[in-house]
Parts: sequence; structure tokens; C-alpha cells
Amino acid sequence: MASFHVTGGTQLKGELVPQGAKNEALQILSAVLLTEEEMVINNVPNIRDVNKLIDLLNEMGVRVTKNNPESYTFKADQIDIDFLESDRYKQMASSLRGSIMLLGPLLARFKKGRIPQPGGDKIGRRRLDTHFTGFQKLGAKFQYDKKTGYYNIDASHLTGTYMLLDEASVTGTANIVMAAVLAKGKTTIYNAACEPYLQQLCSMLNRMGAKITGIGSNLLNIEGVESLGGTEHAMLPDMIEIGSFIGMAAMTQSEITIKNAGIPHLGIIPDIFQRLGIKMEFRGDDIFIPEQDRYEIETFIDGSIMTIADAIWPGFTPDLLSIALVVATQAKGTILIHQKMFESRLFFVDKLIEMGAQVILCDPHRATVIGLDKQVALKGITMTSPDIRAGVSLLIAAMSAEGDSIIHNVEQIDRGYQNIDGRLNAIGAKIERI
Ligand SMILES: CC(=O)N[C@H]1[C@@H](OP(=O)(O)OP(=O)(O)OC[C@H]2O[C@@H](n3ccc(=O)[nH]c3=O)[C@H](O)[C@@H]2O)O[C@H](CO)[C@@H](O)[C@@H]1O
Ligand SMILES: C=C(OP(=O)(O)O)C(=O)O
Repeated sequence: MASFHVTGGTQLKGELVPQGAKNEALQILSAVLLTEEEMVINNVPNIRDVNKLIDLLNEMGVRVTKNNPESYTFKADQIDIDFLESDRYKQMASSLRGSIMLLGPLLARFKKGRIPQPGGDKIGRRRLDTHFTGFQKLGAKFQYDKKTGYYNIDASHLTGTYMLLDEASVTGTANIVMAAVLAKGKTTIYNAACEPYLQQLCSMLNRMGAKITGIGSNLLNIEGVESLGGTEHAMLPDMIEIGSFIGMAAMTQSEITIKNAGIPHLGIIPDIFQRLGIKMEFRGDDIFIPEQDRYEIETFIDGSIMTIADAIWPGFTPDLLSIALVVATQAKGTILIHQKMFESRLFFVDKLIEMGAQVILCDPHRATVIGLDKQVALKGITMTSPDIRAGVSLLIAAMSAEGDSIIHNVEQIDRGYQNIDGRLNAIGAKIERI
């Protein structure tokens, strides 16, 4: 288990270039299974989850060529479908959440798919019903084998249909879309998730020959085609990393420029950080965050206390709520952070309280933060990173704190942030990997 030794109270100054988006990469890499032609994928982040998925594809028989550190070519023309029965597959697929999205392409192209309970953050119940109900609507048979712990799906053929998803699941929508593109006839998916990750996936599938309309909305129409060809694709900048950097700049009173941020794709993210009082300027596609001694949380128009809650896109992503929470601990003002989607994602506030933050965990979904207005610094402590986003929030807290902190289990952070210590140290942070 790796740890970070963080020297608190350091200011950063300089430029950060966001990595390619983790959650987009997991969808795009799964989609390479949909064709036997070459797929060139660029702006691939060098992070644990993505590297694990690339290794898994490789062991399944996909030919993988690394063109440069951020670009790969994939050719899925020799898939060993029996590999799905192996212990090695079980072990690899269960180590990340993104592996669930192998199912749609496998079902579409090889008529069967199987997956053990996928990994990912332990942030409360993470059901998969939407995925399997969608596959069943397309004509697949679904079976959960209690003895082996495998979810199995099989279909001699898939037929397009109308479906109203019971929730706008991000990976669920991606999975169903990837199955439907090769189904016979027309599929309509209502209450589809529509994050930029999905917009990117659907646009790429269209370039491969799929016929998807409604991209960016919650109503997708997919006209099935016989086969798909190869294409080239580049991931968008990671919007969660960008939000994390904005919060980090405010907490550490740093002047940071986030280069090539893909501003049109960030949705409501900049607005939410602005409501927390963080100043920023859009300079072309860069976000400039000036050094700010203090920042003040807005109230609602009627003067009542601000609430930030997560919501499905184009609402505020749940993956940035932990960051917003930590930023609020040093703001002037009070805020309610309401994590609606996940029930175990706010427990990390215990560590912030131990550091001196004024936070009341009202229940597993809601925390009230009374900002310290930079009058009292947080104190460095020893802590363990429970999940990827809480991990980065604790890193931000530690960087802003008085004294040193130790953060254990930083593999959680490495799941989604490329060389975070190296990149932050280059602009003034003091983070030692131990
Ligand atoms: C690999 C990947 O891409 N992971 C992301 C993906 O996970 P993932 O695709 O697993 O998350 P889902 O979108 O399926 O659901 C997330 C949670 O929200 C709940 N839910 C979802 C939709 C809805 O309308 N109502 C509702 O309550 C679900 O029950 C679940 O608890 O999307 C999540 C939600 O943005 C992000 O936190 C994860 O980082
Ligand atoms: C929850 C997340 O990831 P995963 O779905 O891979 O656990 C995340 O990226 O914040």
C-alpha cells in the first residue's frame, strides 16, 4: 500500500494540463471489441484503471500497440472468447468498475458475455439492474450464477426495441448502446444518461458506421447495422480532474492555469465552483484561477443557505461533490452538500473534522459545512484514502493544512489521476510517495 507524505501550507503556481477523461476512456476502450478493424485511440490517461482495462483487452486477444505514451492502436480480430471462463479473467475483470462495459460489445459481437461482480469505489450500493434489464429487452438471456459469482448473458441474436431505463445509469447506457448498435432493427433508449463521456462514445460509434441520433439528449435512437469499422478517437480532457484542480487552487491560495480544459464540455462545473466564491477567467480554452486570499459562498437569491447536490447530467456530477465539500471548509459562509446518488461517499468528512474543519454529517447523504474563512488552518494528520475522489479531497486538505500529513492507500487516487504527485510537485507542491 503506497502513501503520500504531504507537507502542508505550500502554494502552487503554474500550469496544469488535464489528462484524458478516465470514465470516457473506460467506455471507448470497451468499444474496441465491436470491430475487427484497427482502432486508434488518443489522449489515453496513464492511470491504474485504464491500464488494467488495456491489459485485460490484451489478454482477451486484442492486439495492442502503444504508438506513444498517450496513443494506442487496438485490433480485436482474434478474440479468445474462452478466456472469459478463466480464473485470470475473473481476477482481472473484478478489479475495476469499467470492466462491466465489456458486456455490451461482447454480447453484440460474440453473442455472449460474462462478468464477475465488478470492482470500483466502495461508495455504497452500486446496482447493475439497468444494464441487465436493457440486455434482456434486446432479447438476451440473463442469469446470475451464485456458485461462481458470475453474471452471464447470452443471445443468439439481438433485436431492437423501445426501452425506458429505470435510472439514467452512465455505464448502463453505454453498455446498452454498444449492444444495440449491432442489433437488428431500431432501438429507442429513453431516460438515457447523456454525460460528455456518452456523447463521445456515440459520436465515435457513428464514425465506425453506427446510426445513432439524439446524442447529448436522454432519448437515443439507434438503427442497428450489420458490422462496424475502425476509426480514430481522442478523449476529452478529464472534467473531474479539472474540477479537482479548481478546488485545489482555491484551497491552497494558488494561481493556476488549467490548459486546454475543453470548456464547452464542462457543463455546470465552473458555475458551481464560482458559487463557492472561486474566481476564474476563461482565456480561450484555458481556465485561469488567480491567487485568492479568501472566497465567499453565495447564498440563494432569497438569502437562504446554498445547497450543492449531485444530479444526472447536465446536473452536477457526484464525482466532484467531495471536492466541493473540502473547498467549502475554508470558504466564508455555510453550505449544505447533498450527495443523492451514493450513500457512503461522505464518510470521509470524519478526517476533515479531525483536521479541524467544521462539518456536521447530518446523515449519510448530507453534510453541512461551516467555512473557516481562512481564519484557522486545517491541521495535518495521518489518514487513509477511502475512495478516489475522497482521496483527492484529502490530498487537497493536506496541501492546504498546517504541518505534515500522511495519506495511506493512494492507489485509490492513482486509479484516476495520472502521476498526481509528480505533476503537482512540478508547480510547487511537496508530496513524497513513500
Ligand atoms: C466508470 C464510471 O463511469 N463510473 C461513473 C459512473 O458510474 P456508474 O455507471 O456505475 O453509476 P450509475 O450512473 O449507474 O449510478 C450511480 C449511482 O447513482 C444512482 N442513480 C443513478 C441515476 C439515476 O437516475 N438515479 C440514481 O439514483 C445509482 O443507483 C447509483 O447508485 O457514473 C457515476 C455517476 O455519475 C459516477 O459516479 C462514476 O464515476
Ligand atoms: C466512482 C468513480 O469511479 P468508479 O466508477 O470507477 O468506481 C469515480 O470516478 O469517481
